[in-house]
Amino acid sequence: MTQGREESLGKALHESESRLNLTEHTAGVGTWSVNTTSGQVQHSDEYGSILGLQAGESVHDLAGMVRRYKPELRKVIHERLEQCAQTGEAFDEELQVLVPGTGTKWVRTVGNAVRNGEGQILRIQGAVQDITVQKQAQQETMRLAMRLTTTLASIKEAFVTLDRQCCFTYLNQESERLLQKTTAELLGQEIWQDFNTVLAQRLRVQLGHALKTNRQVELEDFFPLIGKWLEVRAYPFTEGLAVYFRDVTERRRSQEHQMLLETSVARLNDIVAIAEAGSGPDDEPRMVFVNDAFEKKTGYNREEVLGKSPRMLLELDPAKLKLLEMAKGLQQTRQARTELKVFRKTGTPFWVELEVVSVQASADEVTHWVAVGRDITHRKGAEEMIRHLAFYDPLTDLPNRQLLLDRLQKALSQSARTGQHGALMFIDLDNFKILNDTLGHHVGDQLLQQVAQRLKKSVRKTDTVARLGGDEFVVMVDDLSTDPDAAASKSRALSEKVLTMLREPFRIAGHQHFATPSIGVTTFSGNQSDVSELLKQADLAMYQAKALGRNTLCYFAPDMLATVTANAAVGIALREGLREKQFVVHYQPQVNLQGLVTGVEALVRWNHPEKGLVMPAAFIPVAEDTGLILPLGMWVLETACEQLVAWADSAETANLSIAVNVSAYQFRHPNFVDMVMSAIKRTGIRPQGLKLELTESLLADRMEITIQKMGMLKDLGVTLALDDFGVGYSSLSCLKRLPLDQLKIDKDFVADVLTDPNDAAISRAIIALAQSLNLQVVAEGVETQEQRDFLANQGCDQFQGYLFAPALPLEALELLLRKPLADTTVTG
Ligand SMILES: Nc1nc2c(ncn2[C@@H]2O[C@H](COP(=O)(O)O[C@H]3[C@@H](O)[C@H](n4cnc5c(=O)[nH]c(N)nc54)O[C@@H]3COP(=O)(O)O)[C@@H](O)[C@H]2O)c(=O)[nH]1
Repeated sequence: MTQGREESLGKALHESESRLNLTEHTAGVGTWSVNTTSGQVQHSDEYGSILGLQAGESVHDLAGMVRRYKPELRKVIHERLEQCAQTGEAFDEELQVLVPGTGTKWVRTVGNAVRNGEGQILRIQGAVQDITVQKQAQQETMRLAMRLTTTLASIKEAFVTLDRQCCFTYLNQESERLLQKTTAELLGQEIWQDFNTVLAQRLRVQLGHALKTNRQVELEDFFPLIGKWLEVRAYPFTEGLAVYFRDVTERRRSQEHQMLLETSVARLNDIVAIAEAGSGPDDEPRMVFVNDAFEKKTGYNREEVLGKSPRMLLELDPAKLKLLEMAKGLQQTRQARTELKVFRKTGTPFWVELEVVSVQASADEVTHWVAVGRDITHRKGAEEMIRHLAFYDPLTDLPNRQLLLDRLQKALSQSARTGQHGALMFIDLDNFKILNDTLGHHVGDQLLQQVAQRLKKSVRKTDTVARLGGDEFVVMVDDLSTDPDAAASKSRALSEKVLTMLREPFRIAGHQHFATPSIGVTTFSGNQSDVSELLKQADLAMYQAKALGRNTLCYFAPDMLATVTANAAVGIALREGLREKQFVVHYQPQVNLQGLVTGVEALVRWNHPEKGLVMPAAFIPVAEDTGLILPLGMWVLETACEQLVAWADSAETANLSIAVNVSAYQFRHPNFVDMVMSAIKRTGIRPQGLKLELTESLLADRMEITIQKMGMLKDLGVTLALDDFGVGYSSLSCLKRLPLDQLKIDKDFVADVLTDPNDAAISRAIIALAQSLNLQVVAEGVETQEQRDFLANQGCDQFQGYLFAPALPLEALELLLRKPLADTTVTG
């Protein structure tokens, strides 16, 4: 070979080596070879560079080559090199080498054998490649993968990944459990594959939307296949979606349950309020829930009460006590019930029956109070009304007998302590029965109400005015004085005030009414008498006032009992007397100026089986009080009519009249006119022969009705006389409006007509009045000739009295009628 050729070959080789070095450097791959015979190693520059050899340094033998690897890996590389050198087995290992100054490097070491034509191994050769960067990346990937795997495994929630077609690409264990399928079964399947059309469509739309907009979506739905409510949250990423599933079945159920409960509670008519225990200011409970009924009944809306103490609805002190009682009950039983007055927003109260249950976190920690209240205002009202009815008179709203006795008992006990005297007034209205029966109960009721008002006005607020029933009232006054005389004079003054006040006319339905009272008074101090005894005393005194002519007051005296007991006995005996027909009529003649008998007055007597003949004064008041005057009066009227019939056949008696007394009670009876008419019709008498003597007290009130009724009687043809004229209420002006025929001068005037100038003047005036009104005048109680003459001189034309004859039994009268009377004509 020429020098030139040699130089040229050397240059070419150098260039070829340079290119190889450049290629190796660019590829990051260094090459090596080991002569299997000599064990000598040759390597490229890049090999040295990869292994961190210093400039000019190189690896010479296999051992030197092996030493470059980390000590724990040297055995591996040595075996691989040996194996390759002996058997020609190629190798490819990724191992770490030690690099001076920089630590370690990952290198991939590959090697294979180079054989000659006979197949003998001449050398082994290979390459190293610096894979530190890839290895680090691979390790980082591995680390991340490991971390991801651990994270996913530790996620309690079900987690899956989906590709962009929404097919499963990953499922964690929890998702396998939740979806009840294995990863193998689901991988590559569309997520909605197993779900029904509606749910599948919903998922398709929602997940598609997430992928399209690259925004997360959340939905909650029922997955029928697994029978659960799942919350689905899908987060888009490049390859698809990361999807979390959460089983919310329990939450949904409790929500539904709660919703059901809330709806039911809200629709309850009962008030429901829940308060958090001790969470408000001052450790007070704080309302955290109220239902619709609460809002409706209290007038507060939720915003106004939530967070506030339930105390805002309660009245202060009494409710506080009740709540304390409840709290005590709650401590023992966890449940308590009470009745409370609750206040609406408007301030008006209503009653609730409240049941409170405590909710406890532990044995001694109450967290909430649940209160259910039922509106019992109606019930309470009814109870109150019943209580009121039990103690108050419904017509006048005054305390009734029971409450009076109760208060009287207290007054007696108090009087025993304080030494103060008190008084009890028993008030009965005179002739109330008549007014009630004749004018109707509505008028009677109004009168009683007005009487109640007047009585209340006449005493202090602390005194008691009670109504015992009917027309009976009781006034109880206490604390009059500790001195008995002063107390007696105060009670008298008060009783007289009441008497005067009740005597004033009452105005009812545009008419004036008189309702005079009879008042019985008794005084008390300490516990000397019991309550019913005191009431009896006042009652007896009242009866005595009635017996004294009514319209007066009377103080209790121990001997009264006998009188009243006697009256009660009279009432019973009267009834029996009527049944047994024990009554008779006596007739007292009435004579004219000529001394001729023109008529008689029928006067009833009681032919008592034991007492003999009893005079009317002893039983007529009792008959009026008991209403027995009606049958008795009718019997007298019918007897008189029958007598007129009997006399009608005889010329001596045919023109006689019979005067019958009509008490106010009888006259005011609604059927009185009918009763008179039927008596006339039944007996067929000449009506003019029947003279009805009406009492002046009839003119005290309801004049119009009285006049109308008298007109009806006049229309029947009967004669009307006004009895006892001058003692009562007649106003002279109204007299001319009455359809009267006769006036009777009361015997009290006649008795003193000669001795008392007043009585004489009154008698004269009555006679003059009668003449001016064209009425006849009858003077009753004429006992002496002088009286008769005086009266005759004044113009009186009829007389009645002992001077002529007393009231006589029929037989005696008829005897008298047959012989001429003594000369009674006026003399001189
Ligand atoms: N509603 C009814 N009342 C009746 C009836 N019968 C009687 N009475 C009422 O009883 C009153 C008393 O009656 P009586 O005891 O019979 O007394 C009468 C005469 O006896 C008495 N009288 C007659 N003359 C004299 C006399 O000269 N002096 C004197 N002191 N008394 C005399 O007067 C009574 C008659 O009075 P009057 O009725 O006012 O005319 C009696 O007043 C009736 O109110 C009855 O059936 N129904």
